[in-house]
Formats: sequence, C-alpha cells, structure tokens
Amino acid sequence: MASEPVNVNEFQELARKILPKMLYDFFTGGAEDQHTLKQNIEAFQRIMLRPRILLDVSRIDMATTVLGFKISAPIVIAPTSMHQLAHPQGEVATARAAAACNTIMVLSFSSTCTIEEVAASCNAVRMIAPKLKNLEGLMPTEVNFGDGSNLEAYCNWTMDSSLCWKDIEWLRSITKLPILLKGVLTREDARKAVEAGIAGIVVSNHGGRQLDFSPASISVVEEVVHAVGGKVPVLLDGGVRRGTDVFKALALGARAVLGQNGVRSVIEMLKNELELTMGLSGCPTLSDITRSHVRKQTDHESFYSKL
Ligand SMILES: Cc1cc2nc3c(=O)[nH]c(=O)nc-3n(C[C@H](O)[C@H](O)[C@H](O)COP(=O)(O)O)c2cc1C
Repeated sequence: MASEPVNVNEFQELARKILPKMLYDFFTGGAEDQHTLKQNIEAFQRIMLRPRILLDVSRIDMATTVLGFKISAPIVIAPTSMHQLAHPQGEVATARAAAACNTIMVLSFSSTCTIEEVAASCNAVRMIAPKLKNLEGLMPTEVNFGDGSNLEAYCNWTMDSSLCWKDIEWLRSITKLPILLKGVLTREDARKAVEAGIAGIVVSNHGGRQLDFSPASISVVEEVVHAVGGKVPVLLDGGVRRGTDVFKALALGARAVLGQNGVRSVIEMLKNELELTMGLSGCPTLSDITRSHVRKQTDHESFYSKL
C-alpha cells in the first residue's frame, strides 16, 4: 500500500506494517480463539442493504443527539486503553480528534493519561470520567473546563468484574451525570439496566477481547433495542469498519456506534461513507433509516454466498 489509507481496513493494514508485532497484536487481538472478534465483522457482512430510489437526497443530515449532546454524526469514540509503549499520550491524541470532529469520547479507566491531560488538550470540555488508577474503585470525577464544550467523556467501568448491579445505585448517588452501561448483550440485562436507572446502553463484547463465543454485537442489537423499548438510547460497538456498518446498526435500532478510532481522518472516513450510504439508500436524515432498509441473510443464503 504505497499511498495514504482510504478506509479503516487500510489503516489496520498500515498499522500491521509499521508497528512491532507485540503492539499490533495488543491492538487487534481478541480472546482465546478470536471467534467473537471475527464474528463482529462477519455478522455485519451477513446484513444486506435495501436501498430505496427516487427520493430527494440532495442534502444529507447526519447530526444527532446522544445523551443530550448534539454531535455531527452518530459516531462516538470508544474507550481504548492505549499501550504505554505505543502511544503514551494516546488518549490526548484521541481527545483532540474527538473535539475536532465534534463527537463524544468515552474514556477508559485504564487510560495511560490523566483526565486533566486529556481535557487540557481539547480546550473547553466538560467530562465525567473515573479517577484513573484509583485503587478504591471508580470514582466519577466531574471536570469543568469552561463553556463551549463539545466533548463529554463518560465513566467506563464494566471492565471491572468486582462491580455488580447494586453499584449502579451507588454510582448514581454520587453523580448527577448520565451513566452508560457497556457490555450488554442480552434482553435480560438490558431490562435490568433500564430498571437500575442507566442513561444509555452500549451493546458490546469489548471488541471480542473478553469472553470468546459471546455473540457479535450487531447480531443482538435488535434484541436489546426491543427490550429497552425506547426508554434509553442504545449504542453499539464491535466490528464497525465502514459507513455501511454504521447504517446497518442504525437501521437495527442503535442511536449511534462507537469505534476505537484514534485519528481524525478515520472518523471522517466513516462519516463520509455513512453520508454516501444514506444518499444511495434514499435516506436524507438519520430518522429516515429504518428496519426496512436492511435484510439479514438466512443461514442458507450465507452458506451459498461462500461457495
Ligand atoms: C487496544 C484496545 C484497548 C481497549 N481498552 C478498553 C478499555 O480499557 N475499556 C473498555 O471498556 N473497552 C476497551 N476496549 C474495547 C473498546 O472500547 C471497544 O469495545 C471495542 O474496541 C469495539 O470493537 P472494535 O475494536 O471491533 O471496534 C479496548 C479495545 C482495544 C482495541
């Protein structure tokens, strides 16, 4: 690949060429046999679009609101603990990209940077994030950096296995800010999350990095969306590599997607691809994207398409 990457997959290929193998494996690897990691991508490929024609798509509007924040496109940055060796200031770079693209960034509690470092890099931001490396657990910290905020980081705590449902009550008692629950994959947990007063759900298997053979996020998003019944927004991450993937997730009921994208051009690529997909599918706004715009391939069709 001689020239600049033109899509997210090419970025990954570039990373493979320039990063030491250990770091490349850290960023791209999954749990055990990496079945879930592969499924996150393959499950998207089993969904076909149902484009509509002769509709006015001369102006495409991708703006949306997530947890009260207006963002330019339904793409949010997922929590990604950077490897100290790969990019000691990785979150700072990501926060800059988030601010430049007017989107939300979710901080990882195992971040290598402090909240203040991240916040300082994006001028005026207001955020809630766990106090990093706090041995007593995750204490959400609100930091106010003036007005004009266009970046909000939320507490990311599902990776900590010592937490349980009743801790949500405690978390809610110590902050007025909305709490997102990441890692929901079943209707049972989706209902519990709503009952517990969660402000939003992220359907996620943590990029296939935790429990192998947990389902692909896109394959369970509809189940979660139905269980939640519109009470809170449902976001999704895992395997989102193309604007068509964003479109598919929205058609199945997600409000926005998260990607572990660290640089501005990657976010812009996804936005451009989504804009093109919306135009070619006859959807001038996000609310025009409905379930009727996608079709899940049957097992039978998937089998024959591989022959
Ligand atoms: C290098 C790396 C570090 C990650 N660190 C965290 C983390 O600290 N906390 C967390 O909740 N998720 C973490 N994740 C998972 C992401 O937030 C996200 O769920 C996942 O990457 C989405 O899947 P995708 O990689 O297929 O887009 C990490 C992912 C990667 C690739």
